[in-house]
Amino acid sequence: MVSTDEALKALESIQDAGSGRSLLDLGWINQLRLQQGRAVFQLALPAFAQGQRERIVKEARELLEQLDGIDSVQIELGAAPQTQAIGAAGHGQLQPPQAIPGVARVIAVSSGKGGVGKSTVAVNLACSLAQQGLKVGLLDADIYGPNAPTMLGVEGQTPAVEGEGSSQRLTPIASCGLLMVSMGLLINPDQPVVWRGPMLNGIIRQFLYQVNWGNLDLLVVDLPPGTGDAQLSLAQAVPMAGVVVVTTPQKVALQDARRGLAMFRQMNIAILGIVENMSWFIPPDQPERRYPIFGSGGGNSLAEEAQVPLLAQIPLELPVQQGGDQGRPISLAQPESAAALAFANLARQVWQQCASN
Ligand SMILES: Nc1ncnc2c1ncn2[C@@H]1O[C@H](COP(=O)(O)OP(=O)(O)OP(=O)(O)O)[C@@H](O)[C@H]1O
Repeated sequence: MVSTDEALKALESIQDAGSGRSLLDLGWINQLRLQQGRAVFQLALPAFAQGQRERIVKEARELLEQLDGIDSVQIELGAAPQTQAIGAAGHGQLQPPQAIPGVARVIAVSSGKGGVGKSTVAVNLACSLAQQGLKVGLLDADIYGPNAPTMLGVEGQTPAVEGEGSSQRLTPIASCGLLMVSMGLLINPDQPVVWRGPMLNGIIRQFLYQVNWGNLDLLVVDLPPGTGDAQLSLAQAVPMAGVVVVTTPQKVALQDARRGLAMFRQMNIAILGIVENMSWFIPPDQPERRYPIFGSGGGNSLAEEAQVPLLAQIPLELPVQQGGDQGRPISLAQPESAAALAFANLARQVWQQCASN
């Protein structure tokens, strides 16, 4: 018959997917005891790790049931009261949107389609707002392509966790004049993308409320592309000052953007306006030339049709992409470039609208 110490040792290999640390070291597995062929322990996951519960339970069962004398495993839930309240709403029971203490306004950046430059817009918008003197946070909730850590040069950094057990809170990472938290800093990059959707729905609220954002004028949320559960979860969780919809001038992108606009309208979320990205190509050696390689006029006609402002047309410029890849957004790296000036103008309009609401 195995001893309690041996059973604990068996559980040592279960790790938090984000930090790679053992759950025993993190104090998430507690009070293991053996009772007549049954192993019982308490699993107390912090809010941001709730999405890992299923995998952890499975691993723990498999590890313990292999041991001599253990026929069954009973797992007691050690969830935080706050986590339970928030989690309950995450599973379909609506509760009224709840402001984030210290965060004055939340806006989202959304796109109907992937690859149109939504994250580039979210990151540069956030940087420009910060450059204009505002306290800004960026929540990268794009679980399918969490690019903000790369774009802000903080790839590989893990947000510190403060507090114990149920009151654990993430400390956002400071970079480029703003505070940021990204799914990309917490998920295992090797994890199959199909597992991430269900994870996101359960934890988006925790990302909003269980991060030490401090006092922010504005929290910018980079949503996953499309019209899925993430948008719904966010809209139901927090009162939103509005959403910026990013598109390219291409017909296919515009069609998807139209669907996104309709969804936000249905959810009664204010549409701050449309950003047309990659409006024209500016060759590096001919900064005065404009080549509308994805067509032209699309953003404008969509804005007219939806009766919302066309907030910006961002040129396709090599330095935008280079800034993203090198962790120094163009708004900071080349503030006088055409794209950076367009982002700065976008930031002014967004703030004007938010501040007047
Ligand atoms: N205006 C631009 N000029 C040059 N490159 C750009 C521009 N906008 C975006 N890019 C580049 O296009 C690529 C896709 O951009 P980004 O990751 O922002 O798109 P996305 O819509 O967030 O994609 P996904 O939703 O799939 O994550 C990146 O390499 C980015 O650097």
